[in-house]
Amino acid sequence: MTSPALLHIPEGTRFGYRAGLPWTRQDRCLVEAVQSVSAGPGLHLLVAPNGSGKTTLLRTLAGLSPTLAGQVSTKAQILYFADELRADPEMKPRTFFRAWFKGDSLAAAENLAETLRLDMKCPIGKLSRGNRQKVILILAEIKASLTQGSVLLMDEPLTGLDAETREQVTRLWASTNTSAMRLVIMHELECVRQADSLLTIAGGQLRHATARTGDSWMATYQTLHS
Ligand SMILES: Nc1ncnc2c1ncn2[C@@H]1O[C@H](COP(=O)(O)OP(=O)(O)OP(=O)(O)O)[C@@H](O)[C@H]1O
Repeated sequence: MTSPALLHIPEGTRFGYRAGLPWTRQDRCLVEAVQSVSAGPGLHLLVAPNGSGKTTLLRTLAGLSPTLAGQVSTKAQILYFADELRADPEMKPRTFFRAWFKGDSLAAAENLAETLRLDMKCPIGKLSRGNRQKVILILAEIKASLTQGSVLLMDEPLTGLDAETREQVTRLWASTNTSAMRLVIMHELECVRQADSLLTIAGGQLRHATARTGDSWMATYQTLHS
Protein backbone atom coordinates (compact mmCIF):
# COMPACT_ATOMS: atom_id res chain seq x y z
CA MET A 1 0.00 0.00 0.00
CA THR A 2 1.44 3.43 -0.90
CA SER A 3 1.61 6.06 1.86
CA PRO A 4 -0.75 9.05 1.67
CA ALA A 5 0.80 12.26 0.35
CA LEU A 6 1.36 14.79 3.10
CA LEU A 7 2.66 17.50 0.79
CA HIS A 8 1.80 18.22 -2.82
CA ILE A 9 3.50 20.70 -5.16
CA PRO A 10 1.57 21.01 -8.44
CA GLU A 11 3.40 21.30 -11.76
CA GLY A 12 4.01 24.94 -12.63
CA THR A 13 4.47 26.11 -9.03
CA ARG A 14 7.21 28.76 -8.91
CA PHE A 15 9.42 29.69 -5.97
CA GLY A 16 11.57 32.78 -5.58
CA TYR A 17 11.37 36.31 -4.29
CA ARG A 18 10.22 39.78 -5.30
CA ALA A 19 13.06 42.25 -5.86
CA GLY A 20 13.22 46.01 -6.23
CA LEU A 21 11.29 48.98 -4.92
CA PRO A 22 7.51 48.56 -4.43
CA TRP A 23 6.68 50.40 -7.70
CA THR A 24 9.24 48.51 -9.81
CA ARG A 25 8.98 45.15 -8.03
CA GLN A 26 9.76 42.12 -10.16
CA ASP A 27 9.50 38.40 -9.57
CA ARG A 28 12.81 36.55 -9.46
CA CYS A 29 12.05 32.88 -9.96
CA LEU A 30 14.67 30.51 -8.55
CA VAL A 31 12.84 27.18 -8.81
CA GLU A 32 9.97 25.90 -10.95
CA ALA A 33 8.24 22.56 -10.44
CA VAL A 34 8.33 21.09 -13.95
CA GLN A 35 6.57 17.97 -12.69
CA SER A 36 4.17 17.66 -9.78
CA VAL A 37 5.81 16.49 -6.58
CA SER A 38 4.02 14.48 -3.89
CA ALA A 39 5.66 13.13 -0.78
CA GLY A 40 4.39 11.14 2.19
CA PRO A 41 5.83 9.84 5.44
CA GLY A 42 9.55 9.11 5.41
CA LEU A 43 12.82 10.83 4.69
CA HIS A 44 13.10 13.05 1.63
CA LEU A 45 16.40 14.70 0.82
CA LEU A 46 16.74 18.13 -0.81
CA VAL A 47 20.22 18.41 -2.25
CA ALA A 48 21.26 21.09 -4.76
CA PRO A 49 24.14 23.47 -5.45
CA ASN A 50 24.75 26.55 -3.27
CA GLY A 51 22.49 29.46 -4.11
CA SER A 52 20.05 27.38 -6.18
CA GLY A 53 17.09 28.22 -3.93
CA LYS A 54 16.80 25.38 -1.39
CA THR A 55 16.16 27.62 1.63
CA THR A 56 13.76 29.78 -0.39
CA LEU A 57 11.86 26.63 -1.41
CA LEU A 58 11.71 25.31 2.16
CA ARG A 59 10.61 28.66 3.60
CA THR A 60 7.87 28.88 0.96
CA LEU A 61 6.65 25.36 1.78
CA ALA A 62 6.57 26.47 5.43
CA GLY A 63 4.32 29.41 4.47
CA LEU A 64 6.94 32.02 5.41
CA SER A 65 7.16 33.38 1.82
CA PRO A 66 4.52 33.35 -0.93
CA THR A 67 4.86 31.25 -4.08
CA LEU A 68 5.33 33.29 -7.27
CA ALA A 69 2.81 31.03 -9.05
CA GLY A 70 0.74 28.03 -8.04
CA GLN A 71 -0.21 26.77 -4.64
CA VAL A 72 1.34 24.12 -2.43
CA SER A 73 -1.16 21.93 -0.59
CA THR A 74 -0.96 19.99 2.64
CA LYS A 75 -3.38 18.85 5.32
CA ALA A 76 -0.57 18.15 7.75
CA GLN A 77 0.91 20.28 10.51
CA ILE A 78 4.05 21.92 9.09
CA LEU A 79 7.05 22.32 11.38
CA TYR A 80 9.91 24.42 10.01
CA PHE A 81 13.42 24.37 11.50
CA ALA A 82 15.94 26.91 10.20
CA ASP A 83 19.66 26.15 10.00
CA GLU A 84 20.45 28.18 13.13
CA LEU A 85 18.92 28.12 16.59
CA ARG A 86 17.32 31.42 17.51
CA ALA A 87 17.16 31.60 21.28
CA ASP A 88 18.46 33.74 24.14
CA PRO A 89 22.22 32.98 24.29
CA GLU A 90 22.09 32.96 28.11
CA MET A 91 19.44 30.25 28.15
CA LYS A 92 20.54 26.68 28.84
CA PRO A 93 19.09 23.78 26.82
CA ARG A 94 17.42 22.44 30.00
CA THR A 95 15.49 25.73 30.44
CA PHE A 96 14.80 25.89 26.70
CA PHE A 97 13.17 22.43 26.68
CA ARG A 98 11.25 23.18 29.91
CA ALA A 99 9.75 26.20 28.14
CA TRP A 100 8.59 23.99 25.25
CA PHE A 101 7.59 20.71 26.89
CA LYS A 102 6.03 19.26 30.04
CA GLY A 103 5.68 15.76 31.52
CA ASP A 104 6.46 12.81 29.22
CA SER A 105 7.55 15.06 26.34
CA LEU A 106 10.05 16.85 28.56
CA ALA A 107 11.37 13.50 29.79
CA ALA A 108 11.69 12.33 26.15
CA ALA A 109 13.61 15.52 25.25
CA GLU A 110 15.95 15.00 28.21
CA ASN A 111 16.52 11.34 27.26
CA LEU A 112 17.31 12.26 23.69
CA ALA A 113 19.71 14.97 24.89
CA GLU A 114 21.52 12.31 26.92
CA THR A 115 21.63 9.93 23.95
CA LEU A 116 23.09 12.67 21.72
CA ARG A 117 25.52 13.80 24.47
CA LEU A 118 24.18 17.36 24.66
CA ASP A 119 25.36 19.36 27.67
CA MET A 120 22.06 20.63 29.09
CA LYS A 121 23.73 23.06 31.50
CA CYS A 122 25.83 25.02 28.99
CA PRO A 123 24.29 28.35 27.86
CA ILE A 124 23.14 28.14 24.23
CA GLY A 125 25.44 31.04 23.29
CA LYS A 126 28.44 28.98 24.38
CA LEU A 127 27.44 25.74 22.63
CA SER A 128 29.34 24.72 19.50
CA ARG A 129 27.57 24.73 16.12
CA GLY A 130 27.00 20.96 16.28
CA ASN A 131 25.62 21.12 19.81
CA ARG A 132 23.24 23.96 18.88
CA GLN A 133 22.14 21.73 16.02
CA LYS A 134 21.33 18.96 18.52
CA VAL A 135 18.96 21.36 20.33
CA ILE A 136 17.10 21.95 17.03
CA LEU A 137 16.99 18.21 16.27
CA ILE A 138 15.60 17.34 19.73
CA LEU A 139 12.98 20.12 19.46
CA ALA A 140 11.98 18.80 16.01
CA GLU A 141 11.68 15.17 17.09
CA ILE A 142 9.71 15.83 20.27
CA LYS A 143 7.36 18.27 18.51
CA ALA A 144 6.82 15.71 15.72
CA SER A 145 5.98 13.05 18.31
CA LEU A 146 3.07 15.17 19.59
CA THR A 147 1.12 15.05 16.31
CA GLN A 148 0.62 12.11 13.94
CA GLY A 149 1.75 12.76 10.37
CA SER A 150 3.54 16.10 10.69
CA VAL A 151 5.68 17.57 7.93
CA LEU A 152 9.14 18.53 9.21
CA LEU A 153 11.03 20.95 6.99
CA MET A 154 14.65 21.06 8.12
CA ASP A 155 17.41 23.28 6.74
CA GLU A 156 20.78 21.52 6.98
CA PRO A 157 20.08 19.72 10.29
CA LEU A 158 23.18 17.52 10.04
CA THR A 159 25.66 20.34 9.40
CA GLY A 160 28.22 20.60 12.18
CA LEU A 161 27.45 17.20 13.71
CA ASP A 162 30.26 14.69 14.24
CA ALA A 163 30.09 11.40 12.31
CA GLU A 164 28.79 9.36 15.27
CA THR A 165 25.95 11.79 16.00
CA ARG A 166 25.02 11.99 12.31
CA GLU A 167 24.74 8.22 12.28
CA GLN A 168 22.60 8.27 15.47
CA VAL A 169 20.28 10.90 14.01
CA THR A 170 19.76 9.11 10.70
CA ARG A 171 19.02 5.86 12.60
CA LEU A 172 16.56 7.78 14.81
CA TRP A 173 14.80 9.18 11.73
CA ALA A 174 14.36 5.66 10.37
CA SER A 175 12.95 4.24 13.61
CA THR A 176 10.88 6.94 15.38
CA ASN A 177 7.98 9.21 14.41
CA THR A 178 7.65 7.16 11.23
CA SER A 179 4.28 8.75 10.39
CA ALA A 180 6.11 12.06 9.90
CA MET A 181 7.44 13.35 6.63
CA ARG A 182 10.94 14.81 6.89
CA LEU A 183 12.15 17.04 4.05
CA VAL A 184 15.76 17.73 4.81
CA ILE A 185 18.27 20.01 3.10
CA MET A 186 21.72 18.52 3.15
CA HIS A 187 25.04 18.78 1.40
CA GLU A 188 26.68 15.47 2.25
CA LEU A 189 24.66 12.75 0.56
CA GLU A 190 27.12 10.05 1.60
CA CYS A 191 25.99 10.18 5.24
CA VAL A 192 22.47 8.95 4.40
CA ARG A 193 22.03 5.35 3.31
CA GLN A 194 18.25 5.09 3.56
CA ALA A 195 15.91 7.70 2.12
CA ASP A 196 12.53 7.58 0.41
CA SER A 197 13.21 10.16 -2.27
CA LEU A 198 15.59 12.81 -3.51
CA LEU A 199 14.66 16.30 -4.66
CA THR A 200 17.07 18.56 -6.43
CA ILE A 201 17.16 21.83 -8.35
CA ALA A 202 18.87 21.63 -11.72
CA GLY A 203 18.88 24.67 -14.01
CA GLY A 204 16.07 26.22 -11.95
CA GLN A 205 13.89 23.10 -12.29
CA LEU A 206 12.69 21.09 -9.30
CA ARG A 207 13.35 17.42 -9.99
CA HIS A 208 12.22 14.48 -7.90
CA ALA A 209 13.43 10.87 -7.86
CA THR A 210 11.36 8.42 -5.83
CA ALA A 211 13.74 5.51 -6.34
CA ARG A 212 17.49 5.20 -6.40
CA THR A 213 19.22 4.76 -9.72
CA GLY A 214 22.40 2.77 -9.30
CA ASP A 215 23.94 1.98 -5.94
CA SER A 216 23.58 5.27 -4.12
CA TRP A 217 21.63 8.48 -3.84
CA MET A 218 24.78 10.19 -5.14
CA ALA A 219 24.37 8.27 -8.42
CA THR A 220 20.70 9.36 -8.49
CA TYR A 221 21.74 12.97 -7.90
CA GLN A 222 24.17 12.80 -10.81
CA THR A 223 21.46 11.33 -13.06
CA LEU A 224 19.04 14.14 -12.14
CA HIS A 225 21.70 16.70 -13.03
CA SER A 226 22.80 15.10 -16.32
N1 LIG B 1 14.30 38.11 -0.59
C1 LIG B 1 15.44 38.04 -1.32
N2 LIG B 1 16.02 39.13 -1.84
C2 LIG B 1 17.15 39.07 -2.57
N3 LIG B 1 17.78 37.91 -2.86
C3 LIG B 1 17.25 36.77 -2.39
C4 LIG B 1 16.05 36.77 -1.59
N4 LIG B 1 15.75 35.47 -1.28
C5 LIG B 1 16.74 34.71 -1.84
N5 LIG B 1 17.61 35.51 -2.51
C6 LIG B 1 18.79 35.03 -3.27
O1 LIG B 1 18.44 33.83 -3.93
C7 LIG B 1 19.55 32.95 -4.01
C8 LIG B 1 19.18 31.59 -3.46
O2 LIG B 1 19.09 31.68 -2.06
P1 LIG B 1 18.82 30.41 -1.10
O3 LIG B 1 19.28 30.79 0.26
O4 LIG B 1 17.41 29.97 -1.26
O5 LIG B 1 19.80 29.31 -1.74
P2 LIG B 1 20.34 27.94 -1.13
O6 LIG B 1 20.27 26.93 -2.23
O7 LIG B 1 19.64 27.61 0.14
O8 LIG B 1 21.87 28.30 -0.84
P3 LIG B 1 22.99 27.62 0.13
O9 LIG B 1 23.22 26.21 -0.33
O10 LIG B 1 24.20 28.46 -0.10
O11 LIG B 1 22.47 27.71 1.54
C9 LIG B 1 20.69 33.63 -3.25
O12 LIG B 1 21.55 34.26 -4.18
C10 LIG B 1 19.96 34.64 -2.38
O13 LIG B 1 20.74 35.75 -2.08
